[in-house]
Amino acid sequence: MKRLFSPDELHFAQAVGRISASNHFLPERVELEREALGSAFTESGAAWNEHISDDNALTHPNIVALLKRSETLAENIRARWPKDGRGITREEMVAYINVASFWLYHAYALQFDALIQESEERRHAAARKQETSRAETAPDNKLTIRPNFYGAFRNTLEHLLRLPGIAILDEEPAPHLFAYAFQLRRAFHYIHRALAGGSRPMVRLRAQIWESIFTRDIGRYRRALYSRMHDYATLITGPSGTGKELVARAIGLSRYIPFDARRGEFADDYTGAFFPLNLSALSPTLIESELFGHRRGAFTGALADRAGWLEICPANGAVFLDEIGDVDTAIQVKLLRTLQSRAFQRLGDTDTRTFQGKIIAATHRDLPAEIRGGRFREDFYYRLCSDVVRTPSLREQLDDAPTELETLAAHIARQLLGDGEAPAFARESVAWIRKRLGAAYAWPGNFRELEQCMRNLLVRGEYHPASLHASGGDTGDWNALLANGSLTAEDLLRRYTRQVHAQSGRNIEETARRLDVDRRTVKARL
Ligand SMILES: Nc1ncnc2c1ncn2[C@@H]1O[C@H](COP(=O)(O)OP(=O)(O)OP(=O)(O)O)[C@@H](O)[C@H]1O
Repeated sequence: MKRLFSPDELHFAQAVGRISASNHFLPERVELEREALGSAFTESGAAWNEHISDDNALTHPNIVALLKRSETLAENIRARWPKDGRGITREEMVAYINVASFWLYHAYALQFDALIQESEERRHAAARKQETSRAETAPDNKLTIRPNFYGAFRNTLEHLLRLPGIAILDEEPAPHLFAYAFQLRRAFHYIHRALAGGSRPMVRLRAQIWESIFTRDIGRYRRALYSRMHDYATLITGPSGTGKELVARAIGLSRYIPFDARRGEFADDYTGAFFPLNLSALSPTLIESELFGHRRGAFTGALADRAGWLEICPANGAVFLDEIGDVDTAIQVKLLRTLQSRAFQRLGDTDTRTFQGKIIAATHRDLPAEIRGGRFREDFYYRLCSDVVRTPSLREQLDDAPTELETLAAHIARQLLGDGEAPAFARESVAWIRKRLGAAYAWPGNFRELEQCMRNLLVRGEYHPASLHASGGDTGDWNALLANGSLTAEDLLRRYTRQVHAQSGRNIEETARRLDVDRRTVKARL
């Protein structure tokens, strides 16, 4: 019998399948594109940077070429498809499904992008309006789509995949594939847009984020794991100012959200389903109240019943516990229980409630060392660390690729000044940094410090780092720093607090006592 695919076509379709199954943020992805396109592949730039440095990856020549070939091939195979569906091998069937879904996904990508944009705009508008306190129950937070969007998607899907012998639409119905396509698009958007930098450590970070969302095996994820990922807490570690919150957002905003075809809406507007809480900025009672909620009268100031984030967060949402390494062990115990049984109570209440979402936690602390020092519970750590993502320091990035300074400065300059003025200011800033701080400067405050440095340069034309030595940390020569008058009063207080903290066995209470301030002030200065 005549085969459905020519050898060349089969090779192309299988390579496209490998592209879809790959981690899109790893260099291998580009190698797979090369394999699929052969001589039609366009070389441009560093392999691992190609897609992520492109403002709109959909117009990249390799993607355009892949899409054109996929569309033509899918239509040709469809035309050749036997009426009774007999005689097609499993290999051919899988190859056809791969090439057809690759084309389908990209054909609707721009409409999904528009939906992301709309949702973002709605969130900003709502945030402006609602600067006040939050609602007591989850707000009606659905994401409705334009009526003909899903219909058109489903029709194309049916046209391509409802063929004799193919059962994928029975196993994975159209609303699920629609929800999955939207999730893919969001993951691209938030991983690609939010995080600047193309050094190998940053490439690894993006690939790790992708894996946190879709796991190592995206096919298995799409078939089975998509509805179970809330059981996997994610722990983000890395030095201060390295974008841990951006990573948490990318993971939290890229969760799978079921689509209800009858109502034409997603179960949640994902932008309203991410709940960040900075644990180092709040007292233990406030942390508990924010997380678990409280009953009226549970503590002074609890004037009315209130739901906490764990209660409000929907199944497809995420609660982000920033600075988890700073939280009291009593709260660690409560959180551990919530993670294990998903049950918790509001403060002062006996009713048991259920947490349905995902926990993402972050810390700049070395948690194993905190465990050894008795400040962090081991059982809690093991519950948190099923998925660990590490953000690289700015120094690590610059050591890998010194020209990253230009890339990151350009990113910050665009944020500070818009496109027009940005290139010139980025060049000025890089020149100033190289001359005055030196290429080996440690950047102890990481990306945040680079941002700060450029803001200072923009306003004052100069920047005085808090630590004027290349090694970072607090080992600098106090006398020299004091003598040349380069520390601000705030720098001085912070450095002194850190010194006393180190001398007090890193005990916050003891530091507060010696400095005669309260523990929150100590935490803030640390
Ligand atoms: N790779 C990056 N690309 C773009 N912006 C970044 C990047 N890394 C950090 N930033 C920016 O740096 C600042 C600090 O980032 P963020 O608050 O996420 O850091 P963090 O690691 O959570 O710090 P901390 O441990 O102090 O909470 C933010 O303004 C963030 O937007």
